[in-house]
Amino acid sequence: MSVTDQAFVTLATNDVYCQGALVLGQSLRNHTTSRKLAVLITPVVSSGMRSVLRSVFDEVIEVDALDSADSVRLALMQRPELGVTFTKLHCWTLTHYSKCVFMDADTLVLCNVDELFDREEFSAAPDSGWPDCFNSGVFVFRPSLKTYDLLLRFAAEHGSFDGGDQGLLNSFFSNWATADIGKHLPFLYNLSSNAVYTYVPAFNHFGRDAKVVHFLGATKPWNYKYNLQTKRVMQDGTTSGSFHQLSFLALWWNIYSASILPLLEKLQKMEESESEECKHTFNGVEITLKKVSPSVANSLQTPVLPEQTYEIHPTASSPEEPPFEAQPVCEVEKSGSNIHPSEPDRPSEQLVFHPAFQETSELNEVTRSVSELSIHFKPEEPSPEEERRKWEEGRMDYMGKDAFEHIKKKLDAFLH
Ligand SMILES: O=c1ccn([C@@H]2O[C@H](COP(=O)(O)OP(=O)(O)O[C@H]3O[C@H](CO)[C@@H](O)[C@H](O)[C@H]3O)[C@@H](O)[C@H]2O)c(=O)[nH]1
Ligand SMILES: [Mn+2]
Repeated sequence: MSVTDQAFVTLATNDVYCQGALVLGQSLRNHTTSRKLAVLITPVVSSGMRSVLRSVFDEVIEVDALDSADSVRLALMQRPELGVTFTKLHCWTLTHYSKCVFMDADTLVLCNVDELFDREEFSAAPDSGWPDCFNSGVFVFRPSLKTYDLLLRFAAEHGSFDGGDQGLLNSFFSNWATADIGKHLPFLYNLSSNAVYTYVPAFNHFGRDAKVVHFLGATKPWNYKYNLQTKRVMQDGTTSGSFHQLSFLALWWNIYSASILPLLEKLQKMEESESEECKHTFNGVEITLKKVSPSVANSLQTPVLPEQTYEIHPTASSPEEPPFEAQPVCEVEKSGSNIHPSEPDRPSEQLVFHPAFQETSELNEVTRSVSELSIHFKPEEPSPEEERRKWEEGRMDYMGKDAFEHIKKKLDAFLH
Protein backbone atom coordinates (compact mmCIF):
# COMPACT_ATOMS: atom_id res chain seq x y z
CA MET A 1 0.00 0.00 0.00
CA SER A 2 1.54 3.28 -0.99
CA VAL A 3 1.82 6.17 1.41
CA THR A 4 1.61 9.38 -0.54
CA ASP A 5 2.29 11.93 2.17
CA GLN A 6 5.70 10.57 3.15
CA ALA A 7 8.87 10.51 1.11
CA PHE A 8 12.52 9.58 0.92
CA VAL A 9 14.39 12.72 -0.05
CA THR A 10 17.87 13.12 -1.44
CA LEU A 11 19.95 15.96 -2.87
CA ALA A 12 22.08 16.28 -6.00
CA THR A 13 23.50 19.72 -6.73
CA ASN A 14 25.24 18.63 -9.93
CA ASP A 15 25.26 15.89 -12.56
CA VAL A 16 27.94 13.93 -10.75
CA TYR A 17 25.97 13.58 -7.51
CA CYS A 18 22.96 12.70 -9.70
CA GLN A 19 24.69 9.37 -10.42
CA GLY A 20 24.59 8.63 -6.70
CA ALA A 21 21.01 9.84 -6.31
CA LEU A 22 19.92 7.56 -9.16
CA VAL A 23 21.51 4.48 -7.61
CA LEU A 24 20.01 5.32 -4.22
CA GLY A 25 16.56 5.86 -5.76
CA GLN A 26 16.83 2.62 -7.70
CA SER A 27 17.89 0.71 -4.58
CA LEU A 28 14.81 2.02 -2.76
CA ARG A 29 12.63 0.93 -5.69
CA ASN A 30 14.29 -2.48 -5.85
CA HIS A 31 13.29 -2.99 -2.24
CA THR A 32 9.72 -1.91 -2.97
CA THR A 33 9.39 1.10 -0.77
CA SER A 34 5.81 2.22 -0.21
CA ARG A 35 6.91 5.86 0.11
CA LYS A 36 7.39 8.55 -2.52
CA LEU A 37 10.87 9.34 -3.81
CA ALA A 38 11.93 12.98 -4.13
CA VAL A 39 15.21 14.53 -5.23
CA LEU A 40 16.30 18.14 -4.73
CA ILE A 41 18.42 19.54 -7.54
CA THR A 42 19.90 22.93 -8.38
CA PRO A 43 19.61 24.85 -11.68
CA VAL A 44 22.97 23.54 -12.97
CA VAL A 45 21.68 19.98 -13.27
CA SER A 46 21.39 19.24 -17.00
CA SER A 47 18.04 18.65 -18.66
CA GLY A 48 19.13 15.17 -19.77
CA MET A 49 19.94 14.21 -16.21
CA ARG A 50 16.64 15.63 -15.01
CA SER A 51 14.70 13.42 -17.35
CA VAL A 52 16.63 10.36 -16.14
CA LEU A 53 15.93 11.40 -12.54
CA ARG A 54 12.24 11.63 -13.37
CA SER A 55 12.14 8.01 -14.40
CA VAL A 56 13.40 6.91 -10.97
CA PHE A 57 11.97 9.59 -8.66
CA ASP A 58 8.35 10.66 -8.22
CA GLU A 59 9.41 14.25 -7.80
CA VAL A 60 12.39 16.23 -9.07
CA ILE A 61 12.41 19.55 -7.27
CA GLU A 62 14.62 22.42 -8.30
CA VAL A 63 15.86 24.66 -5.52
CA ASP A 64 18.20 27.59 -5.72
CA ALA A 65 21.63 27.03 -4.31
CA LEU A 66 21.08 30.20 -2.33
CA ASP A 67 17.58 31.50 -1.90
CA SER A 68 14.73 32.10 0.54
CA ALA A 69 14.24 33.91 3.79
CA ASP A 70 15.44 37.26 2.63
CA SER A 71 16.73 38.66 5.88
CA VAL A 72 18.89 35.64 6.42
CA ARG A 73 19.96 35.40 2.85
CA LEU A 74 22.21 38.40 3.02
CA ALA A 75 24.00 37.13 6.05
CA LEU A 76 24.51 33.78 4.38
CA MET A 77 25.88 35.38 1.24
CA GLN A 78 28.90 36.34 3.33
CA ARG A 79 29.50 32.68 3.98
CA PRO A 80 29.92 30.92 0.65
CA GLU A 81 31.18 27.80 2.38
CA LEU A 82 27.69 27.19 3.69
CA GLY A 83 26.26 26.92 0.19
CA VAL A 84 25.86 23.17 -0.14
CA THR A 85 24.85 22.92 3.49
CA PHE A 86 22.13 25.39 2.91
CA THR A 87 20.86 23.39 -0.06
CA LYS A 88 20.30 20.33 2.11
CA LEU A 89 18.19 22.42 4.48
CA HIS A 90 15.69 22.94 1.66
CA CYS A 91 14.30 19.52 2.49
CA TRP A 92 12.36 21.18 5.32
CA THR A 93 10.39 23.12 2.73
CA LEU A 94 8.73 19.98 1.32
CA THR A 95 5.60 20.65 3.35
CA HIS A 96 3.36 18.59 1.07
CA TYR A 97 4.82 15.65 2.97
CA SER A 98 4.04 15.05 6.61
CA LYS A 99 7.24 13.16 7.31
CA CYS A 100 10.40 12.41 5.33
CA VAL A 101 13.63 10.49 5.52
CA PHE A 102 16.60 12.36 4.09
CA MET A 103 19.35 10.24 2.58
CA ASP A 104 22.65 11.45 1.15
CA ALA A 105 23.19 10.72 -2.53
CA ASP A 106 26.15 8.54 -1.53
CA THR A 107 24.01 6.07 0.39
CA LEU A 108 22.49 2.81 -0.76
CA VAL A 109 19.75 0.72 0.85
CA LEU A 110 20.32 -3.02 1.19
CA CYS A 111 16.76 -3.88 2.16
CA ASN A 112 13.42 -2.18 2.70
CA VAL A 113 13.82 0.52 5.36
CA ASP A 114 10.27 1.92 5.42
CA GLU A 115 10.14 1.32 9.18
CA LEU A 116 12.24 4.50 9.50
CA PHE A 117 8.98 6.39 9.11
CA ASP A 118 7.90 5.10 12.53
CA ARG A 119 10.54 7.43 14.01
CA GLU A 120 10.11 11.07 14.86
CA GLU A 121 12.05 14.23 14.01
CA PHE A 122 14.93 14.39 14.61
CA SER A 123 16.21 10.84 14.35
CA ALA A 124 19.65 9.96 13.05
CA ALA A 125 22.44 7.44 13.60
CA PRO A 126 25.70 8.17 15.43
CA ASP A 127 28.64 9.40 13.40
CA SER A 128 31.45 6.89 13.39
CA GLY A 129 34.06 9.62 13.87
CA TRP A 130 32.40 11.24 16.90
CA PRO A 131 29.50 9.13 18.19
CA ASP A 132 28.07 11.92 20.37
CA CYS A 133 27.27 13.61 17.07
CA PHE A 134 24.86 12.17 14.58
CA ASN A 135 25.77 11.66 10.98
CA SER A 136 23.61 13.80 8.72
CA GLY A 137 23.62 11.34 5.83
CA VAL A 138 20.38 9.64 6.98
CA PHE A 139 17.78 11.36 9.13
CA VAL A 140 14.06 11.46 9.82
CA PHE A 141 12.44 14.90 9.77
CA ARG A 142 9.14 16.73 9.50
CA PRO A 143 9.00 19.36 6.77
CA SER A 144 8.06 22.72 8.27
CA LEU A 145 8.68 26.24 7.05
CA LYS A 146 9.04 27.33 10.63
CA THR A 147 11.87 24.87 11.25
CA TYR A 148 13.42 25.83 7.92
CA ASP A 149 13.42 29.47 8.89
CA LEU A 150 14.88 28.73 12.32
CA LEU A 151 17.61 26.64 10.70
CA LEU A 152 18.52 29.45 8.29
CA ARG A 153 18.69 31.96 11.08
CA PHE A 154 20.77 29.60 13.12
CA ALA A 155 23.11 29.03 10.16
CA ALA A 156 23.55 32.75 9.57
CA GLU A 157 24.17 33.43 13.23
CA HIS A 158 26.34 30.51 14.27
CA GLY A 159 27.66 28.99 11.05
CA SER A 160 28.69 25.39 11.20
CA PHE A 161 31.51 24.02 13.30
CA ASP A 162 32.56 21.69 10.47
CA GLY A 163 31.61 23.96 7.60
CA GLY A 164 28.94 21.51 6.46
CA ASP A 165 25.36 20.65 7.24
CA GLN A 166 26.38 18.01 9.74
CA GLY A 167 27.97 20.52 12.12
CA LEU A 168 25.06 22.88 11.73
CA LEU A 169 22.37 20.26 12.31
CA ASN A 170 24.21 18.85 15.32
CA SER A 171 24.33 22.28 16.92
CA PHE A 172 20.69 22.91 16.08
CA PHE A 173 19.39 19.55 17.32
CA SER A 174 21.86 19.69 20.15
CA ASN A 175 20.04 17.44 22.59
CA TRP A 176 20.05 14.49 20.19
CA ALA A 177 22.82 12.72 22.11
CA THR A 178 21.04 12.76 25.45
CA ALA A 179 17.33 13.48 25.23
CA ASP A 180 15.60 10.51 23.63
CA ILE A 181 17.13 7.17 22.75
CA GLY A 182 14.23 6.62 20.34
CA LYS A 183 15.83 9.21 18.12
CA HIS A 184 19.07 7.27 17.88
CA LEU A 185 18.83 5.19 14.75
CA PRO A 186 20.85 2.01 14.91
CA PHE A 187 24.21 2.40 13.19
CA LEU A 188 23.00 -0.25 10.71
CA TYR A 189 20.82 2.43 9.11
CA ASN A 190 23.88 4.51 8.26
CA LEU A 191 26.81 2.17 8.10
CA SER A 192 29.75 4.22 6.99
CA SER A 193 31.71 2.10 4.60
CA ASN A 194 34.94 2.84 6.49
CA ALA A 195 33.53 1.35 9.71
CA VAL A 196 34.00 -1.92 7.91
CA TYR A 197 37.71 -1.71 8.64
CA THR A 198 37.82 0.55 11.70
CA TYR A 199 36.06 -2.06 13.82
CA VAL A 200 36.37 -5.35 11.98
CA PRO A 201 35.07 -7.71 14.71
CA ALA A 202 31.92 -5.59 15.11
CA PHE A 203 31.41 -5.60 11.39
CA ASN A 204 31.87 -9.36 11.26
CA HIS A 205 29.38 -9.77 14.09
CA PHE A 206 26.69 -7.25 13.12
CA GLY A 207 27.43 -6.41 9.51
CA ARG A 208 25.07 -9.01 8.06
CA ASP A 209 22.17 -6.90 9.33
CA ALA A 210 23.34 -3.71 7.61
CA LYS A 211 20.44 -1.84 6.05
CA VAL A 212 22.00 1.29 4.60
CA VAL A 213 25.59 1.74 3.42
CA HIS A 214 27.01 5.25 3.35
CA PHE A 215 30.09 5.90 1.21
CA LEU A 216 31.11 8.95 3.19
CA GLY A 217 34.43 10.63 2.67
CA ALA A 218 36.29 11.98 -0.31
CA THR A 219 36.20 8.95 -2.59
CA LYS A 220 32.73 8.08 -3.82
CA PRO A 221 31.65 4.93 -5.67
CA TRP A 222 31.55 6.86 -8.93
CA ASN A 223 35.25 7.68 -8.57
CA TYR A 224 36.15 4.05 -9.13
CA LYS A 225 36.20 2.12 -12.35
CA TYR A 226 34.16 -0.97 -12.81
CA ASN A 227 34.88 -4.04 -14.86
CA LEU A 228 31.63 -5.15 -16.45
CA GLN A 229 32.85 -8.61 -17.24
CA THR A 230 34.05 -9.51 -13.80
CA LYS A 231 31.66 -7.24 -11.94
CA ARG A 232 34.55 -6.08 -9.85
CA VAL A 233 35.57 -2.61 -8.87
CA MET A 234 38.97 -1.83 -10.22
CA GLN A 235 41.61 -0.52 -7.92
CA ASP A 236 43.21 2.71 -8.96
CA GLY A 237 46.47 2.13 -7.17
CA THR A 238 45.85 4.62 -4.37
CA THR A 239 42.81 3.02 -2.80
CA SER A 240 42.72 -0.14 -0.89
CA GLY A 241 39.68 -1.72 0.47
CA SER A 242 38.55 -4.63 2.49
CA PHE A 243 36.57 -7.40 0.93
CA HIS A 244 33.29 -6.01 2.24
CA GLN A 245 34.03 -2.45 1.26
CA LEU A 246 34.73 -3.61 -2.25
CA SER A 247 31.59 -5.71 -2.18
CA PHE A 248 29.50 -2.67 -1.31
CA LEU A 249 31.19 -0.72 -4.08
CA ALA A 250 30.53 -3.54 -6.52
CA LEU A 251 26.89 -3.57 -5.44
CA TRP A 252 26.65 0.15 -6.20
CA TRP A 253 28.13 -0.38 -9.65
CA ASN A 254 25.94 -3.35 -10.26
CA ILE A 255 22.82 -1.30 -9.75
CA TYR A 256 24.33 1.48 -11.83
CA SER A 257 25.21 -0.73 -14.76
CA ALA A 258 22.04 -2.82 -14.66
CA SER A 259 19.43 -0.12 -14.09
CA ILE A 260 20.85 3.37 -14.57
CA LEU A 261 23.04 2.94 -17.62
CA PRO A 262 20.11 1.67 -19.74
CA LEU A 263 18.16 4.81 -18.80
CA LEU A 264 21.03 7.01 -19.95
CA GLU A 265 21.22 5.05 -23.18
CA LYS A 266 17.53 5.46 -23.84
CA LEU A 267 18.01 9.16 -23.56
CA GLN A 268 21.11 9.45 -25.62
CA LYS A 269 22.50 6.96 -28.03
CA MET A 270 26.02 6.34 -26.88
CA GLU A 271 28.38 8.46 -28.82
CA GLU A 272 30.97 6.21 -30.36
CA SER A 273 34.15 8.18 -30.17
CA GLU A 274 37.19 6.25 -31.30
CA SER A 275 36.67 2.57 -31.88
CA GLU A 276 37.90 1.95 -28.37
CA GLU A 277 35.26 3.64 -26.28
CA CYS A 278 31.71 4.93 -26.09
CA LYS A 279 30.77 8.02 -24.15
CA HIS A 280 27.74 9.68 -22.64
CA THR A 281 28.35 13.32 -21.98
CA PHE A 282 26.24 15.37 -19.64
CA ASN A 283 26.84 18.63 -17.93
CA GLY A 284 30.37 18.15 -16.66
CA VAL A 285 30.06 14.38 -16.51
CA GLU A 286 31.36 11.87 -18.93
CA ILE A 287 30.37 8.23 -18.66
CA THR A 288 32.76 6.01 -20.53
CA LEU A 289 32.49 2.42 -21.68
CA LYS A 290 35.81 1.10 -22.86
CA LYS A 291 35.92 -1.87 -25.12
CA VAL A 292 38.60 -4.50 -24.99
CA SER A 293 40.15 -4.99 -28.39
CA PRO A 294 38.83 -8.15 -30.08
CA SER A 295 42.16 -9.93 -29.92
CA VAL A 296 42.40 -9.34 -26.20
CA ALA A 297 38.76 -10.27 -25.66
CA ASN A 298 39.19 -13.49 -27.58
CA SER A 299 42.13 -14.42 -25.47
CA LEU A 300 39.87 -14.65 -22.44
CA GLN A 301 39.78 -18.29 -21.54
CA THR A 302 36.89 -18.41 -19.15
CA PRO A 303 33.28 -18.06 -20.26
CA VAL A 304 31.75 -15.06 -18.56
CA LEU A 305 28.90 -16.10 -16.36
CA PRO A 306 27.92 -13.73 -13.58
CA GLU A 307 27.33 -16.46 -11.00
CA GLN A 308 30.73 -17.88 -11.53
CA THR A 309 33.76 -17.23 -9.47
CA TYR A 310 36.75 -16.94 -11.72
CA GLU A 311 40.12 -15.35 -11.93
CA ILE A 312 40.45 -12.04 -13.63
CA HIS A 313 42.48 -12.32 -16.74
CA PRO A 314 44.98 -9.48 -16.50
CA THR A 315 44.59 -8.53 -20.12
CA ALA A 316 40.88 -8.03 -19.69
CA SER A 317 41.40 -4.49 -18.55
CA SER A 318 43.65 -1.62 -19.42
CA PRO A 319 47.22 -2.40 -18.46
CA GLU A 320 47.79 0.66 -16.31
CA GLU A 321 44.84 -0.17 -14.14
CA PRO A 322 45.02 -3.70 -12.90
CA PRO A 323 41.79 -5.01 -11.45
CA PHE A 324 41.73 -5.46 -7.74
CA GLU A 325 42.85 -8.97 -7.11
CA ALA A 326 43.99 -9.29 -3.53
CA GLN A 327 40.49 -9.94 -2.27
CA PRO A 328 37.94 -12.32 -3.72
CA VAL A 329 35.67 -9.55 -4.84
CA CYS A 330 34.09 -11.70 -7.48
CA GLU A 331 32.36 -13.34 -4.55
CA VAL A 332 30.31 -10.21 -4.17
CA GLU A 333 27.20 -12.16 -5.13
CA LYS A 334 27.81 -14.54 -2.30
CA SER A 335 28.69 -11.92 0.25
CA GLY A 336 25.62 -9.99 -0.76
CA SER A 337 23.39 -12.94 -0.24
CA ASN A 338 25.05 -13.62 3.09
CA ILE A 339 23.88 -10.29 4.27
CA HIS A 340 20.33 -10.60 3.03
CA PRO A 341 19.65 -14.03 1.68
CA SER A 342 16.17 -13.24 0.48
CA GLU A 343 16.78 -9.92 -1.17
CA PRO A 344 15.87 -9.83 -4.83
CA ASP A 345 18.36 -7.40 -6.33
CA ARG A 346 21.62 -8.97 -5.41
CA PRO A 347 24.30 -8.55 -8.01
CA SER A 348 24.13 -12.11 -9.29
CA GLU A 349 20.72 -11.54 -10.85
CA GLN A 350 21.86 -8.62 -12.89
CA LEU A 351 23.41 -8.87 -16.28
CA VAL A 352 24.36 -5.95 -18.40
CA PHE A 353 23.73 -5.88 -22.08
CA HIS A 354 24.80 -2.91 -23.98
CA PRO A 355 22.42 -2.19 -26.86
CA ALA A 356 24.98 -0.16 -28.75
CA PHE A 357 27.00 -3.31 -29.26
CA GLN A 358 24.23 -5.85 -29.53
CA GLU A 359 23.54 -5.38 -33.18
CA THR A 360 26.99 -6.44 -34.16
CA SER A 361 27.76 -9.19 -31.73
CA GLU A 362 26.40 -12.10 -29.86
CA LEU A 363 25.65 -12.06 -26.19
CA ASN A 364 28.96 -13.47 -25.11
CA GLU A 365 30.77 -11.14 -27.38
CA VAL A 366 28.93 -8.24 -25.81
CA THR A 367 29.94 -9.03 -22.28
CA ARG A 368 33.41 -9.72 -23.52
CA SER A 369 33.80 -6.66 -25.59
CA VAL A 370 32.56 -4.11 -23.09
CA SER A 371 35.04 -3.96 -20.37
CA GLU A 372 35.37 -0.91 -18.30
CA LEU A 373 32.80 1.56 -17.08
CA SER A 374 33.78 4.87 -15.51
CA ILE A 375 32.40 8.29 -14.72
CA HIS A 376 34.53 11.38 -15.09
CA PHE A 377 33.91 14.78 -13.67
CA LYS A 378 34.87 17.46 -16.12
CA PRO A 379 34.45 20.84 -14.53
CA GLU A 380 34.18 23.56 -17.09
CA GLU A 381 37.25 25.74 -17.33
CA PRO A 382 36.45 29.13 -15.85
CA SER A 383 36.80 32.00 -18.29
CA PRO A 384 39.69 34.46 -17.80
CA GLU A 385 37.13 37.12 -16.76
CA GLU A 386 35.68 34.79 -14.17
CA GLU A 387 39.17 34.02 -12.85
CA ARG A 388 40.01 37.66 -12.61
CA ARG A 389 36.79 38.44 -10.79
CA LYS A 390 37.58 35.71 -8.27
CA TRP A 391 41.01 37.22 -7.65
CA GLU A 392 39.56 40.66 -7.22
CA GLU A 393 37.07 39.32 -4.72
CA GLY A 394 39.89 37.62 -2.86
CA ARG A 395 38.65 34.15 -3.74
CA MET A 396 41.88 32.55 -4.93
CA ASP A 397 42.34 28.82 -5.15
CA TYR A 398 45.12 28.79 -2.53
CA MET A 399 45.28 25.01 -2.37
CA GLY A 400 45.08 24.41 -6.10
CA LYS A 401 46.19 26.33 -9.12
CA ASP A 402 46.82 29.57 -7.18
CA ALA A 403 49.03 27.79 -4.66
CA PHE A 404 52.32 29.55 -4.03
CA GLU A 405 54.36 26.87 -5.77
CA HIS A 406 52.42 27.38 -9.00
CA ILE A 407 52.68 31.12 -8.85
CA LYS A 408 56.39 30.79 -8.15
CA LYS A 409 56.79 28.59 -11.21
CA LYS A 410 55.06 31.19 -13.33
CA LEU A 411 57.26 33.94 -11.89
CA ASP A 412 60.38 31.90 -12.50
CA ALA A 413 59.34 31.23 -16.08
CA PHE A 414 58.65 34.92 -16.53
CA LEU A 415 61.94 36.09 -15.01
CA HIS A 416 64.09 33.68 -16.99
O1 LIG B 1 28.79 18.83 -4.50
C1 LIG B 1 27.94 18.27 -3.78
C2 LIG B 1 28.22 17.83 -2.49
C3 LIG B 1 27.23 17.22 -1.75
N1 LIG B 1 25.99 17.03 -2.27
C4 LIG B 1 24.90 16.41 -1.48
O2 LIG B 1 25.22 16.54 -0.11
C5 LIG B 1 25.43 15.26 0.47
C6 LIG B 1 26.55 15.32 1.50
O3 LIG B 1 27.82 15.38 0.90
P1 LIG B 1 28.79 14.10 0.93
O4 LIG B 1 29.81 14.29 -0.12
O5 LIG B 1 27.97 12.87 0.87
O6 LIG B 1 29.43 14.25 2.35
P2 LIG B 1 30.01 13.04 3.26
O7 LIG B 1 31.25 12.53 2.65
O8 LIG B 1 28.93 12.07 3.52
O9 LIG B 1 30.42 13.80 4.62
C7 LIG B 1 29.75 14.18 5.78
O10 LIG B 1 29.73 15.60 5.87
C8 LIG B 1 28.75 16.25 5.10
C9 LIG B 1 28.87 17.75 5.31
O11 LIG B 1 28.61 18.08 6.65
C10 LIG B 1 27.38 15.75 5.48
O12 LIG B 1 26.43 16.32 4.60
C11 LIG B 1 27.33 14.25 5.31
O13 LIG B 1 26.06 13.75 5.68
C12 LIG B 1 28.41 13.63 6.18
O14 LIG B 1 28.37 12.23 6.08
C13 LIG B 1 25.71 14.36 -0.73
O15 LIG B 1 25.50 13.00 -0.46
C14 LIG B 1 24.76 14.91 -1.74
O16 LIG B 1 23.45 14.51 -1.47
C15 LIG B 1 25.71 17.45 -3.56
O17 LIG B 1 24.61 17.27 -4.05
N2 LIG B 1 26.70 18.07 -4.27
MN1 LIG C 1 27.45 11.35 2.32
